[in-house]
Amino acid sequence: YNLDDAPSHAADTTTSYFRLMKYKVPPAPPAADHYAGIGLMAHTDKNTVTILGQNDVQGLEIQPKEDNNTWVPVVIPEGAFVAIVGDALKAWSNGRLHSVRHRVVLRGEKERYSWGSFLMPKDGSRVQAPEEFVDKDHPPLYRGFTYADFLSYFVSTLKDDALDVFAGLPDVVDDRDQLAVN
Ligand SMILES: O=C(O)CCC(=O)C(=O)O
Ligand SMILES: [Fe+2]
Repeated sequence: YNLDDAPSHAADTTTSYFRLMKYKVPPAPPAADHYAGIGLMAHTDKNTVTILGQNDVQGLEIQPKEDNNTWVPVVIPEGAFVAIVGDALKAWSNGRLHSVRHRVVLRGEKERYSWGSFLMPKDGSRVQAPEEFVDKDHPPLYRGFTYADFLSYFVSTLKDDALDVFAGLPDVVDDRDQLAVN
């Protein structure tokens, strides 16, 4: 995208935290109740990028764009990691990068451990698509916002579509309404 100074800008404005997660084995018999195997409910990450690794127990699933009935397992090879785009990066890229909905489902007999490095904009940084990402084929989707404000909005509402409601420009909000009606 010809954003020469983007990497150094990102380094100046990004912070991260690291989290280790433990998922218990679902009660036996596995998946007796519909939710028994859900380790982590469906969500999009709110930050910019999440880098995930795990032990040898799979469980991550993603939802194809615009298909909220299908879940596709993500098989992470041993020693590999997965990068997940979050809502802040989706907004910054003017929707060119998609923040995929994902969840964790446990099916086996073994505990799952995962670790994640959660990259996010530093306190007070603004999330605003650079003009290189906006043109007549890519009209602006989100207003600029302060990441901390978006996060507070999300934490106070826990809305699944927090980004669209909080920062979506009218076209995005109209599309959302239409989807809800259809
Ligand atoms: O444990 C995983 O694989 C996913 C964790 C996750 O999606 C999250 O913490 O946001
Ligand atoms: Fe996540």
